[in-house]
Amino acid sequence: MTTLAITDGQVLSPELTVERADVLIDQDRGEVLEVGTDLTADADETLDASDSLVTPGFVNGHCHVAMTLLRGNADDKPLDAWLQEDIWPVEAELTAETVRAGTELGALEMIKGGVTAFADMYFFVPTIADAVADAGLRARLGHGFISVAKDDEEAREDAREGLAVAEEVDGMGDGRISSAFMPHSLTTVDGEYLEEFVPKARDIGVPIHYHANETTDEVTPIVEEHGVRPLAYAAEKGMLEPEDFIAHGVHLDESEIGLLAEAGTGVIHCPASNMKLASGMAPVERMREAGVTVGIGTDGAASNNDLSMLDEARDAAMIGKLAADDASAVPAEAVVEMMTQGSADAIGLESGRLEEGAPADLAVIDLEKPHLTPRNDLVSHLAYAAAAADVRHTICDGQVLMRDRDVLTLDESAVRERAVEETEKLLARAGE
Ligand SMILES: CSC[C@H]1O[C@@H](n2cnc3c(O)ncnc32)[C@H](O)[C@@H]1O
Ligand SMILES: [Zn+2]
Repeated sequence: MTTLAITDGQVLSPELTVERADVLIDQDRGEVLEVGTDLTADADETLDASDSLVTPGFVNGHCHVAMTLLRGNADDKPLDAWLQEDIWPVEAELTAETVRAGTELGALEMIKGGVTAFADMYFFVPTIADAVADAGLRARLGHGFISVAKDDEEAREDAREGLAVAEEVDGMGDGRISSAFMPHSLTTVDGEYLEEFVPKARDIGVPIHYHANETTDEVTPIVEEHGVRPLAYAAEKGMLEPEDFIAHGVHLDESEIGLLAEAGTGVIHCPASNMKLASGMAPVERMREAGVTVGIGTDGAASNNDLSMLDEARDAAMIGKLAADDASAVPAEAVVEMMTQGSADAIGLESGRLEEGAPADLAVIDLEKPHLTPRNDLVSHLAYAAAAADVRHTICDGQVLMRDRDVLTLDESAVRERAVEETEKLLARAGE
């Protein structure tokens, strides 16, 4: 057994209290052995966390990681126009090389921001899985499939790819990679394909993840065509199980919040994307009051425009208060819970808690910063004041991915260079 002690930090417990402690991890098993005092004597190696806050690694519950290459390419439009006029024409020109470059760039950004796990829906998923495995992150990955604007055979082929990919990547990266079946949304995949392929996903034992109730344009057609709210429709199609999780959940009525709570289906709240695309304000306080598992995600970097979970936490608190018209809604404790345990629970990972037996997924945040001074309340600082650039070390599955801001699993300048080259090639292919 090889052990690492993260020493002298202020450690955030699952109950969101903070105490001075060391964290001893088993690097071979990727597990936390103990949180306590004076654990350095038992360790093969140490990592300094003095003047730092040691937290569970952040869990980005919904992302399209390779979209980092499209950051700043198309801004300031609502969802439908943004996808149809700008994003989808460029995505039609993606190759495995483009997606690898975008994934490495996104992985680099997430490691630098203390993210240790994420859920991702995109194309060329085996390539994403390879890149994630090499970067050392944990992820739940799936192929986003769409049936609209395709003939029946093309749609079926896309759905079959979704299933095949879910089987192929599951367990990669020494078990850090898991998968899901990912229909893009309830309006971009026709009901007949959901009816046929969701049971097949159950047969292979993977959860279902999809965009739902993101804009009113995704609600109205379902109500008009099927006479029920989108999540009642999703339940009819067998897509509201405890292991499933939806992205967004902005336009939910009370009956749908009740369905989510009853089913145990998680919701990944994406506040920055919802604000940027003017999609609306998710009822986060109401969902939490009803007992819905709520996590936080960045969505893709083209609608955010970064992959910082610390930015996202602050956004979630701010918009949560506005949505509830109540300054006490979505307090600091709630967002810290959502960006760690909430996201992990929603996407079906054991991460998100720093305690004995938990996966050794950690972020260490440097507190010696003007904007984190004085240290009145470290949970408040995490929710409202800390930034990605404050993260000192990132550890996933017991492996140190970043030490003193030096990312060890990726060559930062090479990744940035390849991202620029691949973006130029992509945009040229797309005629931009
Ligand atoms: C079919 S793979 C995933 C697909 O989703 C697109 N996408 C990015 N952001 C959003 C969003 O906020 N709502 C819906 N779809 C989104 C992405 O560009 C891919 O095409
Ligand atoms: Zn999305």
